Amino acid sequence: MNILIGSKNPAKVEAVKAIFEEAHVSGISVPSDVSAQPFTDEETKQGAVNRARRCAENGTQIGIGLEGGVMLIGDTMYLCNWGALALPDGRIFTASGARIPLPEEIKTALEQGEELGDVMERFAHKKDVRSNEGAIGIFTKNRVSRKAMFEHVLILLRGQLEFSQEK
Ligand SMILES: O=P(O)(O)OP(=O)(O)OP(=O)(O)OC[C@H]1O[C@@H](n2cnc3c(O)ncnc32)[C@H](O)[C@@H]1O
Ligand SMILES: [Mg+2]
Repeated sequence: MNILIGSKNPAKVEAVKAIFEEAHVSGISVPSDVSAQPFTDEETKQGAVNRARRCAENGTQIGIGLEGGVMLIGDTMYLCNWGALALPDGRIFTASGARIPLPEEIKTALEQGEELGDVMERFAHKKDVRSNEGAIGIFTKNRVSRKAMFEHVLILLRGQLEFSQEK
């Protein structure tokens, strides 16, 4: 089985390798065609779908897109993450990840136009949080890493694919 994942971020590529352990997995940079910092569920999901479709058009058996964003429930800003699995015949499966609220100061920085990845580096005094534990890792004391959160999204995608193949 060949899989293309539309990112070179190790937190994403390693999650795909963990859930599709028997597959040959490669990461390629593809545009998400949404903003660098998505602000709604719709936009975050669309970014995942766009990345997955781009990959599926590249001569692979399975294309995967994983996208991170934020969304508001009332005044509270939540982390949100979406995954999409696209097949070359056009079929698509989607799933979202766990969400937790973000501190007010992170929300303010994002509303001023900063990207979460950059804000987290400053907040945690660490480089490249986005490729490692992620915001979800920082705010859960590493009980859930960004890779583990994406692994759960990928299990949801793989399960739906397998269910569809049974029918
Ligand atoms: O190379 P790509 O695949 O684009 O990986 P990325 O880290 O930029 O991830 P996304 O584009 O999916 O995320 C959109 C934005 O949200 C940031 N982001 C999302 N989740 C994050 C997390 O858990 N920790 C840190 N930054 C995160 C990310 O840095 C971007 O600014
Ligand atoms: Mg990005």
